[in-house]
Amino acid sequence: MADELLTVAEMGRADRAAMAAGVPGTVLMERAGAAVAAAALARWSPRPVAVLCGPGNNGGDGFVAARLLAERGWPVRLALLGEVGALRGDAAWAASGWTAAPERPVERLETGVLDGAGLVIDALFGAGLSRPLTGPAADLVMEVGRRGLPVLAVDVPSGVRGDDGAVLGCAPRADLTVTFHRRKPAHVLLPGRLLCGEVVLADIGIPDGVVEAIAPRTWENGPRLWGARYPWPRPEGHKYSRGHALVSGGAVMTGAARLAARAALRAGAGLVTIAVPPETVTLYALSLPSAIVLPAPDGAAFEALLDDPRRNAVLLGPGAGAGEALATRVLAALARDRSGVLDADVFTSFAGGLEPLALRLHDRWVLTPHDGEFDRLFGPLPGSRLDRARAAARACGAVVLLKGADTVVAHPDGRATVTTNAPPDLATAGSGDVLAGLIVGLLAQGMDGFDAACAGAWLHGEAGSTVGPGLIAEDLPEALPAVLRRLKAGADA
Ligand SMILES: NC(=O)C1=CN([C@@H]2O[C@H](COP(=O)(O)OP(=O)(O)OC[C@H]3O[C@@H](n4cnc5c(N)ncnc54)[C@H](O)[C@@H]3O)[C@@H](O)[C@H]2O)[C@@H](O)CC1
Ligand SMILES: [K+]
Repeated sequence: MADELLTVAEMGRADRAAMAAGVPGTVLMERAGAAVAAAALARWSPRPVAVLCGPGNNGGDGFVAARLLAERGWPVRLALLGEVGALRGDAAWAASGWTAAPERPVERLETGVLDGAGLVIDALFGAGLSRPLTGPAADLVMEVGRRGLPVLAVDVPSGVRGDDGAVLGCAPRADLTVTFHRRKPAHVLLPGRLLCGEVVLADIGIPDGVVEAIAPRTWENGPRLWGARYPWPRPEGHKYSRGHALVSGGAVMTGAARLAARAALRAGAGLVTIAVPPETVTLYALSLPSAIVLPAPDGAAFEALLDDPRRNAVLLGPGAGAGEALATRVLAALARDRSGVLDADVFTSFAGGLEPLALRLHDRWVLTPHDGEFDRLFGPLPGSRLDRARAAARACGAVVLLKGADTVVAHPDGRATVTTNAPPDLATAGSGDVLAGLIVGLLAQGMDGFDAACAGAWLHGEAGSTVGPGLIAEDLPEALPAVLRRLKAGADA
C-alpha cells in the first residue's frame, strides 16, 4: 500500500488532474464502485445488501456498487438521501445505471431499508462531508450500529472527516473501508482509524504522475520512508564511529534515564554516557554495565561533559525534575553544535514561553511531548494532530513528535508522518523514556532529526507489538534485536 496520505483537497486535485489527463469522472466512479463491489464479493458470501447513498459522488459510488452486486445476483436494496432528480454530474449518471432496470427502485432513506440486510454499504458521505450528520442519515447510522450489521464503508465511514479522522455527529463502525488512489489522514488518525476497520486501497486509474505533481507532505510512517538511511553498523566501523549519546539522569526518578540509556545502546549508539548526581553513581552503574556513568554534581560539570564534541547527541528530560537547573542544561546543550531529544520535564521547565528554545533549536533536535506536555509548551493549537504538530514544529524550528496511539512526527518544513503500529500495551510507565532513548541513539549515529524520530517511533511500536500483553517498559529495549533483525532482513531484500 502506498505510504502517501492525501488531504481531501489534494484528492480533489488528483481527481481533476486525472480528468484533465483524459480519464472521465464517470470512469473513475465506475472503477470506484467496482472496487467496492469486488471488496464485498471477496469478503462476504452472497447476501442481501442495503446500499445507503448520499447526495454527492460518494453516493454515486454506491449506485455503481449496487448495480454490480445486483448483476452478480445479490439481493440489493438501495436508499437515497434526497431525490434522484436532485443528483448532479457523475452521481446522476451512476444513478441512471441503477434505475435503468425497472425492478431496481430507489427507496427513501429510512431504517426499514435495513430489514433483512446481511451487509450495509455506507455511501452516504465521503470527501464532501461538510457538517455533522443529522436527520435520516444520522438515524440510519445509529440503527446500523444497534442492529450490529456488518458495514463496508465507501472511502470513509460517513461522518468521519477525511482530513483529521474526527467524527462529525456520528459515524458507523465499518468492518472494511474501500478508499481510492491514496489513503487520507482519516484512515490513520484516531478515532477515524478505529472506525474504518480494514482499509483497502483501490487503484481507480489515476496516473502515478498525478501524485508526484501534487507532492504530498504526509505519509504513514514505516521503513520505506527511512529504511535506506538506517545506520546499520559497517564492517569497517568501530564503537567510536557509531556515535556517543549523552543522557542527563536525575536524582529521584532514576528509572527514566536508565531506560532511555539502554534504549539508546540497543538502537546502536556506540557509547552512551549517563551524567548523574554523584550520590546515585553506584545505582546507575550497577544497572547499566554497558553505559559510562559519570558524576555531574552541577551544571558546570554537565557542561564540561557537553564540551567533548564526541558526545554528539544529547537527551534531556526523562526523570530530570522540572525547573531552572534543567532549563540551564537544555540551553547549554543547544548552545553547542549537537543533536538531541528534549522530553518530559523539559516541557514543564519551558512552559512559560517557547522563545528561549525556539531561538536555538534546529531540525537535528527532536521534541517528544504527549498531548498534555504539548499544550503546556505550545499552548492549545487549533486543528488536527497533524495540524498542531506541524504548527509546533514551525514555531520552534525542531522536529516535533506528538506522542499517542497515532503519533505524529512533523518537520518544520511541513513534512509529517503518522505512526500506526503502536499497540495499546505501550501505554505504560517508562515507555516514553524508551522512545526518547531510541531516538537519541539514532541521532548519535548520524540520522537526521526527522528520520530518527520516525524510525524511533516505528521501532517503538514494533517492539511493543513483539512483546504484546503484559509489556513493561524494560521489555522494549530487549525486544529491539528481534525487531532490528526483521528490519534488516527487509532492508537487505
Ligand atoms: N471524480 C471524483 O471526484 C471521484 C469521487 N469519488 C467519490 O466521491 C466522493 C466525494 O464526492 P463529493 O465531493 O460529491 O462529496 P460527498 O459525496 O461526500 O458529499 C457531498 C454532498 O453531501 C452534502 N453534505 C455534506 N455533509 C452533509 C451532511 N452532514 N448532511 C447532509 N448533507 C451533507 C454536501 O452538501 C454535498 O451535496 C469521494 O468520497 C468518493 O467516494 C469516487 O467516485 C472517485 C472519483
Ligand atoms: K462513506
